[in-house]
Formats: sequence, C-alpha cells, structure tokens
Amino acid sequence: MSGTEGGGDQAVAVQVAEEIAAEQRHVDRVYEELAKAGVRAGAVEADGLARGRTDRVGEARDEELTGLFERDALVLHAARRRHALESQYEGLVFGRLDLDMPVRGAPDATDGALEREVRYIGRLGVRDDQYEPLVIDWRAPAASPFYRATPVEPLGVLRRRVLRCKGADVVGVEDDLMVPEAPDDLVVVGDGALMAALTRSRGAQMRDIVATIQAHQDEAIRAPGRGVAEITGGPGTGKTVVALHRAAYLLYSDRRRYESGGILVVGPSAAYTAYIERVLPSLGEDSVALRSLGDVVDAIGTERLDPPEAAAVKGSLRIRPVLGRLVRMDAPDSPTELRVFVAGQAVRLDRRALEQVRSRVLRGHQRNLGASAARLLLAEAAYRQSGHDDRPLFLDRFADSRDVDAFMTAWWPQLDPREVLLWLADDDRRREATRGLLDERESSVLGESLRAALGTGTWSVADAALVDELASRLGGVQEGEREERGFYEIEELQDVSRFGVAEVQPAPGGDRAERAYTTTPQSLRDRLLVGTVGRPEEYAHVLVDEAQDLSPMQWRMLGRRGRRASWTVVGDAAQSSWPDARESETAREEAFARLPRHRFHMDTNYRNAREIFAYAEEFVRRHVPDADIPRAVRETGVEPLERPLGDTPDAVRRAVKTAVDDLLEEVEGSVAVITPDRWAAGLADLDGSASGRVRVANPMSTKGLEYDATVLVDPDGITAESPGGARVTYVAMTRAAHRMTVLR
Ligand SMILES: Nc1ncnc2c1ncn2[C@@H]1O[C@H](COP(=O)(O)OP(=O)(O)OP(=O)(O)O)[C@@H](O)[C@H]1O
Repeated sequence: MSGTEGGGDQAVAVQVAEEIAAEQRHVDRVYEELAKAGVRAGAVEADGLARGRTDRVGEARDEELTGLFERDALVLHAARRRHALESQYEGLVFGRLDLDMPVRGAPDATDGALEREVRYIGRLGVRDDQYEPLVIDWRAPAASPFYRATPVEPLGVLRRRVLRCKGADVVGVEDDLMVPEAPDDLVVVGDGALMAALTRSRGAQMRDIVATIQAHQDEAIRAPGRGVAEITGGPGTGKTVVALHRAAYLLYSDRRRYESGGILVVGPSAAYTAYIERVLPSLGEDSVALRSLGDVVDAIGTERLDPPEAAAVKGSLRIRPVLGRLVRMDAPDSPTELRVFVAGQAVRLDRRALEQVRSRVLRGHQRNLGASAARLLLAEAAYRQSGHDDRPLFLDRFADSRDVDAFMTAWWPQLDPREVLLWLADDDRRREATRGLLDERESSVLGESLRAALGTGTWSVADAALVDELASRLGGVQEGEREERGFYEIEELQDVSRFGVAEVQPAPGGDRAERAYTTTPQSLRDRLLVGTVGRPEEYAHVLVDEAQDLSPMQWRMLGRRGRRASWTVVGDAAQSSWPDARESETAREEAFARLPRHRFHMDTNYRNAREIFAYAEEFVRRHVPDADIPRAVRETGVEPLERPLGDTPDAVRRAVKTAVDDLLEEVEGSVAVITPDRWAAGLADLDGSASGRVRVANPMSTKGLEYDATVLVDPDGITAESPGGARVTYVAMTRAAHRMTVLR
C-alpha cells in the first residue's frame, strides 16, 4: 500500500472504506440515470443503433458526444434487455481518472493554468439530464488516457483508479499513481489492478479485460480499421482477448460500417467459440458472428477431424486441380450420346461432340450456371450435323424439344458441391481425378477419408473448405432447374424416402398454410446432404484466431468471406500444427490482397505463472529454437510437479486421479487433464467430475483455452502422435494459469 503515511492497518481500512463509499455514490447516480434513460429510450430504441458514428481522434466536440451518449444509453437499454449485462467482476463502471488538464478557453495553454478533471470510464457511455457525462465509453477518445498513461508519459493523469464492482456494488478500488507525489487530496490505495486480475481463478469462459488493458495492447485494439492488423506473440500474451476488444472497438468507431457489414470471428474449434463467446456481450456487443473452422460453410457444421495425413492432403493447394477435374467430370449415370428427332431429322451427337460442348461452356461459365449456354451450343452442333436447310426453324424446334429437355436434365444436372466431393469415394473417379496430381498413397488416403464421411454421416473440418471451393467453381444450384422438391405438397406424399427423408413431422406452431416441417434424414449419405450450401456470406471485418493453424484451403475459404473486408489476424508460429508454413503463407497473402499491414507484437505472458512458463520455455527452446518467447509477469512460488506416468492404463489412471485430486485442493477453478489419444479412453469418465471442474481434453482441442491447473499426461506421447509434434506439446504446456503437474 502506498500514499498513506503512518497509521496502522485499521486507519488504512477506514480510508479504503471511505474511498469505496465515495465511489459508490457516483455509481448509484449512474444506475439512477440509466433507469431514467431506459424509460426515455423505449420509444426511440429502434433507431439507437443507427445513430452515432465516430472515427475522429483527439478531443470530441460536445455536440458530437451528445449523439454518442444518447446512442449508448439506447444501446445499453437494448443490450440489457437481451443479456441483463451480466458482470462477473467489473461492472458497468470500472475506472476513474483524475487529471490535471489545461484550463479550457485559456488564451494560451502554455501559461500553465491547470484544472482538475474527473472522468469515469465504463463499458458504455451514460449522461445525465443536462448531458453531463457520468461515464465515458472505454472506446471513446476521452477514455484512452486510462490505458495509455504511464509514469513516464502521464498524459495529464494523476491517478488511475480501477473500481471493482459486483453488480451495482463497489467492492474494491485499486490505484496507480502516474506522478511522483500524490496531491494531498488524492488518496492512493491497492496493489495495482492488473496483478489482482491475474491472480484470480479462471472460470469456464474467458472474461473481458476492459479494466486492465495495458498500453501496448491498447495500441492494437485501437489500430486503424482498414487493412490487416496482425497480432503476434507467444502463449498467454493476450492476443485473443485483445483481438476481441478490437472487434468491440471497431463496432464503436464505425458502427454503420461494421454492424451492417458484419464482423466474423473464426477460431479453431467449438470449444474455443464456447470459451470466448461471453467476452463481446460483456462489452455490450452481440452482433458478431462467432464460428469455428468447421462451421464457416453453411450446411456443413462439424467438429470431426481427419487423421493428420488426410488433413494434410485436403488442406494443401495441390488439391485444387483435383477439384478442377471433378467439376469437369460427367455426373454419375450421365448419357454418353444425344439421340433425338428434331424438325423431322434424326440427330446423333457422340461422346466427343458432347465433351467439346462442355469444355467450351466451362471456359466461360460456372457449371451450374451453364445449362442454357450448353443447350445453345448443342443446338448448333446438332444443326451442323443434321444438314437441315432451315437453321432458324431447326434451332427453334431444338429449343422446344421435350426430348432435349429430358436429355439436359440427365446430362447437365444441377450439382451440389457436396455430392461432387463424394465422387472421390468412388475408386475409379478418384483415380481419374488425382492421376498425375497426387501420389498413390495420398490419393488413397483421400478416398478413405470420403468413405469415412459416408460411413459416419459427418463431414470433417477439412471437407468444409473443399465444399466451399467446389461451390465457388460450380456456382450456386439453380433452384428452378432442380427437380421440384417443395415440401408444400408433402402431406399428400405417400413415399418421401426418395427425397432422402425417413420421417416428416409438422413443426410446432404456425398456421396450416405456412406450416414448416422437420424431417429426419434417412441414411448416412442423406445426412451429409441436409440443407443447402449457399453463396458465402461476406463480412466487413474478419478476425482469425490461431491463424498459424489454417491450411491454405482454409485461407481461401475465409478469403471468399472477406473479399472487401479489413482483417485482424492473430497467431504464434511456434504453436503451429500445420506442416507446410510457406504454402499457408501464400494462400494467406492472397486473401489479404494488397491491403496495408499494421503489425503488433505482444511480449508479456499474462496467463502462466512464471514457474510454469519457465518449464514450457525450456522445452520449446530445445525443439523450436526460433520460438517467440514472452516474459511471464506473475509468480506463485510453486514449481510444476513431475511425477511418473506408469505404463499400464490402470497405473496411468491412478496417477492422473491422484494428481487431479491434489490440484482440486490447491486451486479454486478448473483443472484440465490433457492427454494423448492413447490414454484418453481410460480417463474419459473423469471429464465433468468434481461438479464440472475437471475437463479431459486432447491437446489440439485446448488451443486458445486456459485452465487454473493442468495435468499434462505423457508429453512425449503427445509429441509423437501430433502432426505438429513438439509445437502441440508446447500448446498443452502453456494452458495452466496457476499449477501444472506433468506425468511422464
Ligand atoms: N491486460 C490484461 N489484464 C488482465 N488479464 C489479461 C490481460 N491481458 C491478457 N490477460 C489474460 O491473459 C490470459 C491469456 O490471454 P489470451 O488467451 O488472449 O492469450 P493468447 O495470446 O491468445 O494465448 P495463446 O496463444 O496461448 O492461446 C487470459 O486469461 C487473459 O484474460
């Protein structure tokens, strides 16, 4: 404790209580105003979000702010209705600045006249009836000294105070002094808010860090919206949490652009999206689309991972020409010649003639959009072959012919990209598609992986990018040309099985005329084809986390969603699990086109206690000499424990159980058992034990996550079985905040 002279603990406690009481009075006023604003806002809530756009820097003019605060109050009202703005530790108001600012309106700021100013900082801005600011949104320019001020460059700040609130109650204050001596009227209490935040136990979900953003993090958060912001740094340096705050900042700074254009946040797994999903709502923002990599493409949605060898083939750019061949192939059961009577004349076009027509059409059209062009070219070819003497008449009859209609349906069907991908499960087609492009082994691994999709009724995460690529080459399925499959007549249907449906149930609700139906897919194959793959939705901003793991094909998939977007890209090469970094880099550059780059490097590890990170550091230096090593800031005085693993499943289980029980005693929150697949089965039942505090996870699925404590099972086994080898083990070693036990 500093700034208090003499006096015992009791005197300090009294002082702290007084400070808390004073802050409580302000917080109470804020909530009162909010309640009033809520009533005022009711009528005009709808246009709240449409108002207010600020991209200015520096001091804002009052009139500008009025619009903003009003909007914020409205937005808050709406947000509260939706989420009741749940606040775990820091509430709506979390900060206070006491500044010495040049007297306003003074003829010359250099005359040294200063006046004291107090600003409260919160998740959203609130004004009173007189439009006096009660709380400033953390993203507003006027709030930036809260994050940027340092004792070296105080920016006018004397004291920065973090308020800890539970709901509407102030429960603590933590101060940082920015000047050598506190002025007499400013009390300074606490040990600093950052350490207090870092020592806390971690919940099941990531929290916002709005009260303790550090200056170098703030630079990345407030970086210009255009172009590509690249955030790099080692484990636990706050890359993810900073990127999420940046998304909230972008929405604030240019709401019109980012709210209507949309922000897409992509992470490695569903566990990751579940882990981060509360951060943005806690900042009052809920208009961001969170997706895992297996869930980016409509109608796919999967978490199943291919074996590493198959994932490597499917993720590489070398698969593109294979897909190119598929798009040109005959559909199964396609006719090999055209025989029709047109205008009294027999016509026959053989396979070669048909192929020529197809090639010409595909040069200028996507396949699903080329049927009309193909029909015109067929007509010309048929006319030439027929020797008919009246060209217009012949072409006219050809256009009207029912037989030609039937032929076209069979020869140029609308192709669902998923069905086309499944052609690779057929050995003959697969060989034809991969000949000279993939080696024997790669080709057969590819075939097996699609048979696995058919065998399980689920796509793999890598398949999503292939379906997306095929969809962009084939063009959207033209509904009019597709066989009618409307469910409006389904009640009359006796046999629905030919639609791939085993059971049809009227969905609850809705009147009869527009009643919807839920259907139970019939076979595993049909399950793969549920829904439709539409055009990719495009976004104004795309934020990619764990970017080092994206395959080149996945970069292309995201590129299609960000053709006009700005980007935030987060990653650490040393944690990469993708084998060919250079190929990935190429695809990534293509996605960013020529956008300007802004690079931010994070070098402080806020997650791992220093003792835990030292253990991981020693490991990674041996295996990845050029790893980006951050500096851990917090000590616990407790070294990671190393214990023997045992060599039978029973012995392993006993060792894990003991380690878990010990850790449950030592930490308050979560304990994860991170294990290679070979021991996973024997440990599965520990998952969810101790009232959900224990998690059993495989190393890949812990990417981006953190726990209070971890039991790292058989690190050598993890290295041996992961395609990313030691890099994946490094990920697993850097998940624990407070304690780690290693069984080897
Ligand atoms: N300024 C801060 N104040 C409080 N906590 C912070 C701060 N910066 C980061 N943290 C905490 O540090 C932890 C690690 O952050 P995060 O997961 O964003 O790191 P990361 O760089 O993405 O890690 P990794 O690459 O290992 O997944 C989180 O618990 C986060 O809340």
